[in-house]
Amino acid sequence: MYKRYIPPPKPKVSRPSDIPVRPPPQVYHEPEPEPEPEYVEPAPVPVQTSSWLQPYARRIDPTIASQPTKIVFGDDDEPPAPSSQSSRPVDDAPNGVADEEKTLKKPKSKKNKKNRGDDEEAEEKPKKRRRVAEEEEREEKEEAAAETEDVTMEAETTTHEDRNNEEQKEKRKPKREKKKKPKSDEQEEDDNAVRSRHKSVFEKVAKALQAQALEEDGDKMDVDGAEPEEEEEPVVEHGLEPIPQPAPAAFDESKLTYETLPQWIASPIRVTESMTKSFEELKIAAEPAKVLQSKGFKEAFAVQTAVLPLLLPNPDRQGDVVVAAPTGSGKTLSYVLPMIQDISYGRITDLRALIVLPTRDLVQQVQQTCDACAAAFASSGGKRVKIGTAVGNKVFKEEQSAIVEKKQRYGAVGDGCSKENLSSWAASETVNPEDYVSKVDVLICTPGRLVEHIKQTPGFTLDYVRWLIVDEADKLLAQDFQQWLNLVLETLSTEQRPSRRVFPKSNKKGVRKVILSATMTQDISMLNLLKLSRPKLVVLEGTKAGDQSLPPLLKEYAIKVREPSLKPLYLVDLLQSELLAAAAKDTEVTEADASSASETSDSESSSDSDSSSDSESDSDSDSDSSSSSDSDSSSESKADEPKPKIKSQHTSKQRKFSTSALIFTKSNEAALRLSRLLALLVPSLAHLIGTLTSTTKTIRRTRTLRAFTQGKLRILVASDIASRGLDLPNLEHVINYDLPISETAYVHRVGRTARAGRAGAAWTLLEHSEARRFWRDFAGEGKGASTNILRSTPVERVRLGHKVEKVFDDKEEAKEDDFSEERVQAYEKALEQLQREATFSRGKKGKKEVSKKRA
Ligand SMILES: Nc1ncnc2c1ncn2[C@@H]1O[C@H](COP(=O)(O)OP(=O)(O)OP(=O)(O)O)[C@@H](O)[C@H]1O
Repeated sequence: MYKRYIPPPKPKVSRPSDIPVRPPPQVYHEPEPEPEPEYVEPAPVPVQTSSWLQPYARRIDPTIASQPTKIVFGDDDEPPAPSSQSSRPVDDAPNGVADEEKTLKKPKSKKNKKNRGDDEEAEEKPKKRRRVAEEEEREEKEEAAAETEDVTMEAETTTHEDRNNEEQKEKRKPKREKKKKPKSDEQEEDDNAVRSRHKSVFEKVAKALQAQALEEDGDKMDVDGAEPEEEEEPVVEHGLEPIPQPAPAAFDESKLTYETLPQWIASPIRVTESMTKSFEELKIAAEPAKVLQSKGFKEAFAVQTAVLPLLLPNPDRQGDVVVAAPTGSGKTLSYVLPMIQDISYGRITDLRALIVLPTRDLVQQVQQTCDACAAAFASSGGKRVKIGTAVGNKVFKEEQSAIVEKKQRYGAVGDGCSKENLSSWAASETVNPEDYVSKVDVLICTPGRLVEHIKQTPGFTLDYVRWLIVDEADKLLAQDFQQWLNLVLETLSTEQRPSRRVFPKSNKKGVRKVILSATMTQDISMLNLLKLSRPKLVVLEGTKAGDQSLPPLLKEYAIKVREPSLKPLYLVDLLQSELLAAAAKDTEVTEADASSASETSDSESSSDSDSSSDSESDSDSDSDSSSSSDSDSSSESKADEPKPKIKSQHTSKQRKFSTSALIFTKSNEAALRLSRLLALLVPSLAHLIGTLTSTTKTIRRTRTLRAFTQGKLRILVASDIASRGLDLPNLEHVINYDLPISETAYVHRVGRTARAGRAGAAWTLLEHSEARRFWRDFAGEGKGASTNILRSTPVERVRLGHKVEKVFDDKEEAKEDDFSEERVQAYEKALEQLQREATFSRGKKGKKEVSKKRA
């Protein structure tokens, strides 16, 4: 234990310590036999009166003061030096006492003068007297000036001043008296008077010092000049514990507020999951609502409940709508329903709505929803809204004629009416848009194809368009195919005939824009590109701008892959695991279904009518165009290549694989290879496996998706082409065989399951090098975790064995995988087979090209 010295609190610095107190003048008394004069016990003097005051204190020491003194005026007879310290008040006096010094020194010079003799003085002329008088006057003035120097000087100062004045007077008095009369009894009386005055001065000084001592609270000075006694300081005992430190400044963890965002983003309309209403309540006519119910849309989902009132005719001033809601929450119906209702009020067919989507598959999917709604409103006496698509899976001219036709003209002369049809418009040199009519009210398209029609299709006009829907908007805005947005907005901004865009039952003029995504961008500059008018943002309750919510009933699992070279075996184990099966509905697939599905997936003819101009806009970042030819050929080869015999393990109608899974890979090639490898590794599953890549021909993709929806296929191996928007209602599992490239991609991939209020599971196979990124960026766990993904339950770690088990720590997870030697050998054989097929395919393709060139 150490005793730590803690200094006493610093005494308050008071004026008297700064401002010198004039010591009493040097007065020497005649030795007197009388009893010693009374004196007042001086009060203890504070330390701050310090060194220059000490001599003064000594002077008021009764032992000194009472000593008989003698006033001697003469050079020879020097008065006894009071002490060596007696001169210190002058020498050591702090600044500002110069005047006082003069005052103190002056008596000495006067004394010298006096030593010259009274006779000499008497002979001096009256002039000299005047000079003396003037000098005295000047001295008095100086003293007065010194007095005014500090008006705040307290009583003791005043006391000193008084005393000095008196002393000065006294000094002068005897001088004058001496001049007038010689020393006598009177002088003694005077001396007594002086003594008594001194006594009173002492008293005053003592009182002043006492007052000062009280003021300075305990600091005492010995009247003998000894060091003041220090009070014993309190000793605080400390151990070796660290000296208390000030608390560190709190780190500002407050997140950026969105004050800088526009009001419509900062204060969105919030939707809760439970916020559902019947369609009638939302002012959808009873008849179409009934039809919708019959098609499975019993009531409006939460997002529809929020969005429909904003888009249906409304007495308020209506603006554009931006929707950021999770995957599978029903965004499509939220815009299709009001749009179709609005258009069904009209009679003439004009292009009234454009729906822009990133992929062909989505175009077809949205078309189905539009058709359902169109039928519903037609049934209630409205116009049958005509739906068209433009995706590039048809020959461009065919697509043109499906969208636009030339008006029928009836000639006044001749053989009745002469009908010009669209086949002739291409030939005409000058095109008058008024000569053409739209064959569709709604065009659902990919952006690339839309641009082609705007630029190349005569009579294709956006003059009547009142609805512009941009679904999967973040993707479409990020990848501005052929500057589609600029072109479309420019074309739409033509206000030559604004009456064409009048909404029959709405107070909204111009084009209404509806922008949707599950991962809506918060990039204001992107959103500004859309030139929105009085927009409103709809988001899920509890989320804020930038959040990406997962479906509430989605469960997520992560599986560690300790041996990446055997990763396909992990996938096989997962597909055959009990947990996967348990999560699935116990559906049966008949032998007949299986064989027809097998046909669909493997032996589609290559005579699909994909045109060379098939310019699909989806540009998966993962699609590997350089390798796609290989992949394609590998895929195509399946029809021709003698297939290795797949041992069928299913002997009855019961299939082993009773669930459904969508497996995502990082590229088209990876998807094709994995699909084939799975078939080789687990021949019993081969007929249930389909493949979906951006290089797969459109018709084949459509068939594959249909087969999957019908349950004929149970496993889809896909690139990210299938990650956005695809609605596969019976999909129970999503498997990330390869880690997605971004948070957003993860949200869209896993969002293919657990849709429309159903349950679903997402599995991610994690190689060692990927684990950190996954946990940090996607799962939001561990060091530096940062994710915008909002989920209802955290991601679970699981281990693959005969059954999938939950693991709670890494040690448990690190148990050896028991891939038997036999399995590993089978896997190697499958890889060899795959290699042979790829070589064969490349050879075949090469021959084809050569024969093409020759031809
Ligand atoms: N009111 C409803 N009642 C029943 N089912 C509905 C309703 N609305 C939508 N659905 C169904 O919910 C599923 C998901 O809808 P939709 O495809 O519109 O979701 P989404 O929000 O667009 O998803 P994503 O962001 O993935 O594109 C579809 O199968 C759709 O038929």
